[in-house]
Amino acid sequence: MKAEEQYVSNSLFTGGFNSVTRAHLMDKVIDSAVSHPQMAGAKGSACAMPGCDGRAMTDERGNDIHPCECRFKICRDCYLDALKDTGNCPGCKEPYRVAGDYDDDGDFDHNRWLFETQGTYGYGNAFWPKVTQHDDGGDRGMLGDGMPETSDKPWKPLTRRTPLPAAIISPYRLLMLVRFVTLFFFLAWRIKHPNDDAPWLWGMSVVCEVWFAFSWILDQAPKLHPVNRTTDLQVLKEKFETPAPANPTGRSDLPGVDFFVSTADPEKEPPLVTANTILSILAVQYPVEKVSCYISDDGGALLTFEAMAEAASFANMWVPFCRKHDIEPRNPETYFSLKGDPTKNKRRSDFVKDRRKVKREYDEFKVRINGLPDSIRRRSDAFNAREEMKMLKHIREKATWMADGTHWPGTWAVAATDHARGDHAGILQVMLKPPSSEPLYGLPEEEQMVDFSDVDIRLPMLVYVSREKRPGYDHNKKAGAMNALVRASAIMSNGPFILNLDCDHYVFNSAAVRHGMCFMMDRGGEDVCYIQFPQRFEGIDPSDRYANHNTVFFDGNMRALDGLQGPVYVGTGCLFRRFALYGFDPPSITDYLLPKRFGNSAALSESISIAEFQGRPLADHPAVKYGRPPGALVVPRPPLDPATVADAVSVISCWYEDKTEWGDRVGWIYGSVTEDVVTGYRMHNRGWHSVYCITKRDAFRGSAPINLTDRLHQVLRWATGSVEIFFSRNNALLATRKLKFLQRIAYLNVGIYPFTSVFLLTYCFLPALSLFSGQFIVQTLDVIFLIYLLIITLTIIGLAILEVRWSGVGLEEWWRNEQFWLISGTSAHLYAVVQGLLKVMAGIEISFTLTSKSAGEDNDDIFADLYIVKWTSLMIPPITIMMVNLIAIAFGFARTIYSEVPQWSKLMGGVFFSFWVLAHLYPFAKGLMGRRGKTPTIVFVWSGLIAITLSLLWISISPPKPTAGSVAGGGGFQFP
Ligand SMILES: O=c1ccn([C@@H]2O[C@H](COP(=O)(O)OP(=O)(O)O[C@H]3O[C@H](CO)[C@@H](O)[C@H](O)[C@H]3O)[C@@H](O)[C@H]2O)c(=O)[nH]1
Ligand SMILES: [Mn+2]
Repeated sequence: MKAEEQYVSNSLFTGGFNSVTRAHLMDKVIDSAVSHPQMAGAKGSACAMPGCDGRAMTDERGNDIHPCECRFKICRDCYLDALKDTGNCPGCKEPYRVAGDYDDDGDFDHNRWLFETQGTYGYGNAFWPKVTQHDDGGDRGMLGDGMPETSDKPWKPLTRRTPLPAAIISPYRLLMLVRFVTLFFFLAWRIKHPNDDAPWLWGMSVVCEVWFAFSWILDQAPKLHPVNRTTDLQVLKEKFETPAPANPTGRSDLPGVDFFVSTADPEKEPPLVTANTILSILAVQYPVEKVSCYISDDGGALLTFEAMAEAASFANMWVPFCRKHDIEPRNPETYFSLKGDPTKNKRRSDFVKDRRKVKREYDEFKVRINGLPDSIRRRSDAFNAREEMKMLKHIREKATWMADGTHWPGTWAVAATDHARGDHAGILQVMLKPPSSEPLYGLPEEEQMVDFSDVDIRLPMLVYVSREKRPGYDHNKKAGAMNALVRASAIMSNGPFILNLDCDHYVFNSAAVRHGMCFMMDRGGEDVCYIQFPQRFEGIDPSDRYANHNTVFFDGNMRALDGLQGPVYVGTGCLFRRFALYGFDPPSITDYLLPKRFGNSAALSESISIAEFQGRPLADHPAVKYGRPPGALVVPRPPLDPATVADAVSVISCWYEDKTEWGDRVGWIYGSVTEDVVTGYRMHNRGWHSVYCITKRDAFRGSAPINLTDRLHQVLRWATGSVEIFFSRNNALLATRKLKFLQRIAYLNVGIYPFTSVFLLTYCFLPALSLFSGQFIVQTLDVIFLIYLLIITLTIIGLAILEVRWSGVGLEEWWRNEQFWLISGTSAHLYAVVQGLLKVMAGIEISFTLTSKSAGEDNDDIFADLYIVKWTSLMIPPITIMMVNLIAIAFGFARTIYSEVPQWSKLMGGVFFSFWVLAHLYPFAKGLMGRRGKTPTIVFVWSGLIAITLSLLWISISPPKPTAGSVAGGGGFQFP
């Protein structure tokens, strides 16, 4: 078994559509030397073959592995040669037992392997307690026999849910009601009082106002029940990691967690960023043997592959260092660039020394990562030249070569058939093999750079996955990538929980998963499909010009949804219950193992019930209907064998999903570029609940686009995704009865909000149209109208202030959000509606424009990106709005000055209205001006001030003349 495990971690597995599953044994993965016993290519003790100076294969403690029963020490190369030559062990000359089955170049008979190894797919045993009928006749579900009596100690909850103080929530609800009623009367008044002089203006405005009122209700209604939640990590420890009768050793009884990271393009998503994310995951505070990390590379890039291997190698030092000194955050890039005193709260005397060494190693690691593109290029050029020489002819295909001198099975720098972005085999490499179940301590300082003699140096399993891609197949973007990982991980580690992160979102709070697990393992946890953590961002300019922080959404809307059926899934920083991802309903005795179509992998099907069982909360309270007994998850996992890995390769092939329900009912849902919202929606629609988990220290942090162009494209993608959802069967109007009413409204709002852009654009042109025509949206001023306006304004202010109280979002952030809403609402959202309509009516597909991630280089000016202006047609509508309104103001002035009867009230109204629009577009204008944009900024501000001053001057020097005949309706005071 040891030799097999070694074989697994030293092999690159490939396979797919028109290629058989192969295991390619690699003697080295990257050029730099690696030493961690869990890592591929790590150094062991000397090979016993005469004339060989290689290192024998070793296990995680550095002990020799003997592939033959005669215990002959042999290195990988000689072993491989022996297999190829005779198949006999060079020591005893007897045939190797298992050897021939995973011959390097032969076809891999994984079906036979699957048949022979009765895999258990995950930790612990699938122990199914009997259903017990209780005296009261009531069905207490899966509560097994032999449950420890807990009556001696009071039962402690893992989480608490606290409603908001009545002093805040009651007036908040009251104001909602007041505004709702007022809006109703206001609109009634508007409809009953048309402007007969300009019915077109009046009509346009009333239609827009009706829509705005409607969209306000959709946005406001789900905010009736916001809640707060807290977790208790101490209780989690007590329940799962403390010796007890059911768990005498006190070994962790927590369920396994599989981390998924997605990356798609090493150009736009710097490998250093991704590597840092991986490092932050490998160092999480969770039982090492229960954590597995999968990286999905949709680019199929050798660069990403090698960067990940480098990260695995550096983890060797980084992870034990984090454990030894309680480092936070466990993303080295962020950690080493933290301002402030690093020694704060650090008590160990060797901290400063260790930190200095690790920092040095990190810098070298960075240099290696930065040098990777060059080194791959140079290596490939050299090998290609050699090949050309050998062939004595010009070879057209330029291969990209791996460190061990073989072809990279993924994308080549110069794309070729079978080696292009959308055309390559599935690739899977176990970069760090599964750790041993017992702690493994490091070496003292004399033998290792840093003293880790009292630190557990084990690392979680790390797997690189690049799913197969072929022309003619729809790969379904990120959702497709995630589903490939769901299947591969089901076979390899089967963590009952899955945490997914985008490559640029890293673990900021190393205890985050433990917080999430509190909800999953608590009473009621069996109905929870996922725990969403808020998205928090770094590297955003202090004024957050383009509302990247999105706090109104993350601290307002999401917290409010938490009080209903749960927050929407936002694509990253989310802990899923694997069983819920499989498209099942929340557990109930009768219908949870309905046949579903998962594809033809037996290993995958078998793993499902195990994941379900292991994901259950602890049955230590009568209210836990579907629990599992304590101590069920303390059994170590079986080692990973080549058959299992080969199986995993087969489920990442591009045809695997044919005639299955993947993407339809199972896994991440296809058909929208915002796969996240639909995926969450489907679960809520089945009756699952989700939970919003805001931790005091941010759980995860990511990067957001800070230049205007990238931001607009991001918003465009989100809005397009929403329109796609609106026109699909996932429209919330078609939801099942299991979706709660207010939750349904929230989802309806998600699908509908881009349509507001049509009305918003219209409304933004109204002030200019008024100024040009001299007509207004109302005809005569009416006290009732003014009262309505006043009430609406006051309720807006009141609601805002109360919302600030319960969400913690500052008022200036509100204003920022409002501004950005006008910018995106008149550009990206509008284009999204058009794109969505084109897709529905003409079948034009929508592409996924990846957001470029900043490499976090420490430039002089960290916000340099902010000033990059790349032209995009998205900028046309807001620019037009600005120009037209500015011109209209000037036009209005001229008109007023030269008219016989100056209508200053109309002018003032028009100017006021225009400035309301322009103030919202101000950050946009600033963004367009770039770094040296001070002058236009000043022009913008001053032209506004001058316009106001002039109009005030005009008013003071020319009092209104009698307007006999000039005012329609006779004598009424004109109000714009
Ligand atoms: O074909 C693809 C396209 C994208 N991705 C990954 O998807 C993630 C999100 O892409 P990004 O360009 O960063 O999008 P954002 O707008 O920043 O992401 C938000 O919006 C997306 C939906 O549009 C969600 O998937 C994300 O989780 C959410 O953070 C990244 O890790 C990509 O590597 C893939 O794996 N394969
Ligand atoms: Mn992103």
